[in-house]
Amino acid sequence: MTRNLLKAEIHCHIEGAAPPSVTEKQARKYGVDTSAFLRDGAYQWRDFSEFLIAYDAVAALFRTEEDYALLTEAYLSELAAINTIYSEIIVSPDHGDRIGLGADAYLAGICDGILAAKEKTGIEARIIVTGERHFGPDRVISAAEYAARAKNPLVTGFNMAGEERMGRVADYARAFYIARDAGLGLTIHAGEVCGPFSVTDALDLVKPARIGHGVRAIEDDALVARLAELGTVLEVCPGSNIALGVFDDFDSHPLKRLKAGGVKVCINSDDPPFFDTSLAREYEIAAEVMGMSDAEINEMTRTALQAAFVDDTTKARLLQRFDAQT
Ligand SMILES: Nc1ncnc2[nH]cnc12
Ligand SMILES: [Zn+2]
Repeated sequence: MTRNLLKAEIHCHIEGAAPPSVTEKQARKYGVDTSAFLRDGAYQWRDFSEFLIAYDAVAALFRTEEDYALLTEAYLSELAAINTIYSEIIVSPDHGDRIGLGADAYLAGICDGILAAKEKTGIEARIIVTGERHFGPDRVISAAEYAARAKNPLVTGFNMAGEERMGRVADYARAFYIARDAGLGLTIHAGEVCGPFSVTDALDLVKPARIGHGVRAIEDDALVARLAELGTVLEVCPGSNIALGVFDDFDSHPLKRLKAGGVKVCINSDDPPFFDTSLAREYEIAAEVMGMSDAEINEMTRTALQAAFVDDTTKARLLQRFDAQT
């Protein structure tokens, strides 16, 4: 039973956290037919490509600063209610531009949601700006430039999500150099849909502190050893991996094997309602399905806090609070 454990999450896409009921409400508000991607209260997709299409369709229904403020506040409040003390949400200002809201208003709405949730629940949260790989290197570089010049104290990291099979990391590397120069923490989706080469590319070219997923590194023992040696943190999202067919079931999921191999891992929900999950469920799966002890789960939460893209004072405060209760 993980209900009472303190929790942290460092990998969740904000639009991917939109509950179907909220998306339906947004669709009614804007007069949009959702039948292609939302039926019977559930998001509809059959594979990774269709998932990305459904994701973008859902995202297109959040159109105002207030839409984003409410979505963010609701998600963070849900996390706080299950004893989550820290959250990083992945956002795409480029998406704000695409829907005509504008990147600044998009980000302002998300910041409002973070501040409102913090005031009501005490949850600490930060923002990771992401580039979407399937929109090409120029857009990813623009996202990094935007994150760098935003100088927003809540924006503390840079990521690249989207279609991992498009291009190679080298095509996008410049975006990460821009983000690193601006003092942002780096993480990148790799080793989710593509195999170990994708993780190797990320380590060689981006040198990120963290990798989103990275789970297919398990196919290469030397790469597992390299991740352990470097101390690179894998933001593992087991429910997402099973839903997307990266692994057949939780028994064959490599979370425990990566951890046993010395790799730093933590658990996350990615896009919870798309994958019929939640952060609470991911913790329960670790305990009840994968058989991990409270001590092992707490170790992963501590890893997430230690790897957080947050200032030293806040991190020390979070760790102190966490250690006092474990
Ligand atoms: N799991 C995932 N992989 C890549 N891009 C994403 N965008 C939202 N969720 C994603
Ligand atoms: Zn993700």
